[in-house]
Amino acid sequence: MNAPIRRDSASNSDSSVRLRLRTRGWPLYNSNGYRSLEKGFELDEAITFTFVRSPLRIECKDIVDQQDFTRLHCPYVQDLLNQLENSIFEEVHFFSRYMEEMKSANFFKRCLPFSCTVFKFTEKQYHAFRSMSMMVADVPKPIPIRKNKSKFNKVKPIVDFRSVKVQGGKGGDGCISLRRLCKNPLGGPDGGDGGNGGHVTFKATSNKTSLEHISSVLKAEDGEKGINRDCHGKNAEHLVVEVPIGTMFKSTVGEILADLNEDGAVFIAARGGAGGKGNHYFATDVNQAPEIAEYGAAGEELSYTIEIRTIAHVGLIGLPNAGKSTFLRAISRARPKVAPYPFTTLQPHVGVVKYDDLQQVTVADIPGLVAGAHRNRGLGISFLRHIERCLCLLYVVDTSLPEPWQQLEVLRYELGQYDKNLLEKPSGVLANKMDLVQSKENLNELELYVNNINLPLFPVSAQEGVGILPILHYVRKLYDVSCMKEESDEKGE
Ligand SMILES: Nc1nc2c(ncn2[C@@H]2O[C@H](COP(=O)(O)OP(=O)(O)OP(=O)(O)O)[C@@H](O)[C@H]2O)c(=O)[nH]1
Ligand SMILES: [Mg+2]
Repeated sequence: MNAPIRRDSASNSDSSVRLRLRTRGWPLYNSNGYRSLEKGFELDEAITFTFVRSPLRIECKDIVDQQDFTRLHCPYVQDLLNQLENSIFEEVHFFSRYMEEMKSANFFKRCLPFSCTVFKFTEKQYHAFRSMSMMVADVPKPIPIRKNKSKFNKVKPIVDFRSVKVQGGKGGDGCISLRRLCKNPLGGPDGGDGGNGGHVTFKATSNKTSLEHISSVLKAEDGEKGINRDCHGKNAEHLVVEVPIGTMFKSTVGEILADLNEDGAVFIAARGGAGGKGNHYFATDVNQAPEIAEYGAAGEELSYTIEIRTIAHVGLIGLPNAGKSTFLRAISRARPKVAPYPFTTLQPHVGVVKYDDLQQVTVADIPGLVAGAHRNRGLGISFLRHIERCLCLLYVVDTSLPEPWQQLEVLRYELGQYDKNLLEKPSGVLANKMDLVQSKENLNELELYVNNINLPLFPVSAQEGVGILPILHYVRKLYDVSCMKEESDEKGE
């Protein structure tokens, strides 16, 4: 038997994991080492292999017969996560000869935000594992935020709803003019036509993300008047207002009139009036010098409500004070206000999480909901409307409060009462404030409830920035799933 890998006297820290990671091309996680993972777990020759697995699954039974293993399901190990900071994974497999001791050391009670399978293996199998390495697929990793947050005092919430009045430009008036030249005193009518008024148009563009730049009254320019010598007035330029892709225009009665769902799509919201004809237009055989001309027509005047269909890919929902804003600050450069009183956030804030495949996922901090929100308690309806416009949802629960599952129950009840489809959106649960002592006691009962409703649970401390990486990985998964769903919906149409 080969000598087991021994603890390095220099690296006697509890959380040491030897992990060789080849980053170019397909990363190869070849981790063979040992570690003592929890204080008190100090066994000689303790050999623990840690295999990190990314979404491309390679069944372990390909390597060693699975029947030989003892399987345990444990929810969380924070220490390991800290060590593997820059890796993204779905499952961690621990291979140890000393499973019983690890169990008794309470090691598996530590939180891991993904399912974790533990295998016990024999002395003989140990050799097979020693030389084993696992091929895993490259998964997009979130790029850590390096740039400091802006020092600019004003924090901008996202504006996703606007009521606007739009008015097309008035057409220019036609001109009444009779040509009089010294050698031709009855030169006939030469009044030019007025120019057309401009339209008010909205154009979808990827450069915009909110409606904050849209004022409540939008008026296009008027056409110029016609003048003598048959000079026509100039047509006014159209007013083009850029809006984010996915902007919907509704009439005052709530009917959807337009949905700009692709880059460059245009909606003419109010047409400009046509220019009036000058008097030359009215000359006839019997009336060679008409002294009449047209006024320019007035432009259309209409009112719309404008809404963004999707304000963010992921929405953070929770009761007031659950820590939604703190979490958004932890994962992005957004700076929503954080304070220990309810309803600190009254308008949604959006942060951007960037991944190393250049994909950006937006996360919205939605104002807190309270029981009765679907009956507009605590401005609930307007907050629920924001939730409608997120592709997937993350429920944020304050785990330090007694019976934290009740928070989840209230949130899901309110969502269901407002719109049943909201409950169908891909979701996850964040058990926040895990740094507090009470939270550790409450986590188990929350976990039971969350398992019953088939949602993944992520223990996290938004304030300390612990447990963030697995959530960002999950957020990316939710994003990919919802994009695929959208694509298939479009094809179905
Ligand atoms: N100990 C601890 N405190 C936290 C954590 N996350 C948030 N808090 C605190 O909880 C309080 C509320 O946090 P916010 O982020 O403002 O909560 P919110 O959900 O945005 O609240 P509203 O905007 O009012 O809906 C603040 O005092 C935070 O410091 C955490 O992980 N641990
Ligand atoms: Mg807030």
